[in-house]
Amino acid sequence: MAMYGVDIFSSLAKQYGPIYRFHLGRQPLVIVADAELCREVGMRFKDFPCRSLPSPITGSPLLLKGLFSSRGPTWSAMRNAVTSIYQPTHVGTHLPAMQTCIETLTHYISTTTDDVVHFSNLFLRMTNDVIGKTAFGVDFGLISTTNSTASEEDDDEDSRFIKHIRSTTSLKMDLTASFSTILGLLLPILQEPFRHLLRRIPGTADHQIDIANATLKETMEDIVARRVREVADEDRGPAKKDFLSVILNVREAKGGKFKELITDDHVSALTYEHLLAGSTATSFTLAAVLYLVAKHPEVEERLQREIDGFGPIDVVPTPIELREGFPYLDQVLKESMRFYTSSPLIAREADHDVEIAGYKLPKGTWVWLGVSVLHNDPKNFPEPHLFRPERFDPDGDEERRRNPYSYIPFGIGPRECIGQRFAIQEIKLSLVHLYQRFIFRCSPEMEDPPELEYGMTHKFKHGVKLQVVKRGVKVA
Ligand code: HEM
Repeated sequence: MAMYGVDIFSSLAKQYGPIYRFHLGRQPLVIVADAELCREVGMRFKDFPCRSLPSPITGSPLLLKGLFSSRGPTWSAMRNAVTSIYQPTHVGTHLPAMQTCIETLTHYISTTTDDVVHFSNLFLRMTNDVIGKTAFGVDFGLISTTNSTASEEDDDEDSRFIKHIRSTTSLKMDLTASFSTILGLLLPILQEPFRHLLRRIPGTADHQIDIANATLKETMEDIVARRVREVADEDRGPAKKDFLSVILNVREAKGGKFKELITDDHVSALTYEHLLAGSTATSFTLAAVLYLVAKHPEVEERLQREIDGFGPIDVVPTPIELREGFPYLDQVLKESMRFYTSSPLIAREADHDVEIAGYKLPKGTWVWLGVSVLHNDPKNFPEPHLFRPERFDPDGDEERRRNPYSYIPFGIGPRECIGQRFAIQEIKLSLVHLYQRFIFRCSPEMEDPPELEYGMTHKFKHGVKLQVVKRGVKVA
């Protein structure tokens, strides 16, 4: 797999062992590449280093990270409130909205005249639509307005929205990133003055991000304003329980204690960041599964047998059936997230002086967990370069022998992903629906293996482009 950021960490890990310390400018940084050490850091550290990533809405560090941070007075209230809406019982209530979006996507695939379907693009639209409906009560309609698989180049409102998501997640850790972002990593004090200067200079990444931010800020502000009005109206009726309502309720709760801390700008920024968190990794994972299964006929055959055995194609699985009724699909999904890990690096920051593996880390040290290094460690995943879903068979030796902390696609500890149940439900629902109706083949346009690009998360540099073959309608 071509993973340049991760390759560097893998070779550092090989050379220096499971813990490697150095300085990035004046910033102490430690890279950890061992399951037990990752568990220790993940469980003990609550903070993220977030200085270098400006929020598109406020220009300040990403707020989701900041607001959930143990240093902010709102941490427990905010994260606990948001976590409550992603519990299994509540996640199940989102299934109909997810189903509507996957049906719209299926309609598009069935009727398109294009020979090749750009699935990375389509899934990004679909996952944004799902978050819009379930977290903000808004229908972005990104899937229903898709008119071409090549729409990346279109400049309509919708694709600008999608382009923004793409450009934000492409804040690269190389020299093509916005200069002020790179500077923020090395000399945080100079970041803001430079950003102010660069955003006025056409052609710079800072300038382009600035233009896109203006449109996006407006969209997010509209969503928040509408929801604020609806939440006020709900005083007279049953309260909605979606992400935005929960945030607004925390702000209003307890005699308005949080009102000054959580400004409208903060809410808009949180809204946008939630959109990013909920859409990019999910769409990347969906595209990864389609590609990997298309490349492995024996996996495709077994998966289709399991899905066909579920029943007639017009019966939508319930949340419980999705959780318990597709054991092989579970294995395929886990192996796909190991093979193509969406977040190959998880970042933490020491909020006090700590000792890890005998090393004293001063307060403020950044600690990066090398997740992809763990996921490719032959000790826990023999022949890691092979796509082999059976390695996750709960009755298999490999699964039983494995260190449980060697596989952490959703992170670990008090800051692990809050949306993992939601994501797994959405992904499994989509895959059952798609494999009931289609098989997928790699198009000649697609490189093999696909090139990965590492920004805030992994993405397929040129997208996953597949040919779609309709299956005969089966009567079970
Ligand atoms: C396959 C899909 C997904 C993957 C692989 C994924 C992965 C991750 C990872 C690795 C983290 C960082 C965890 C850590 O630092 O330990 C994270 C954080 C987060 N994820 Fe996800 N995620 C996915 C889907 C979602 C969805 C659908 C949502 C929302 C509906 C979501 C919301 C969040 C939020 C809000 C955070 C920040 C938590 C915090 O700062 O405390 N994610 N995710």
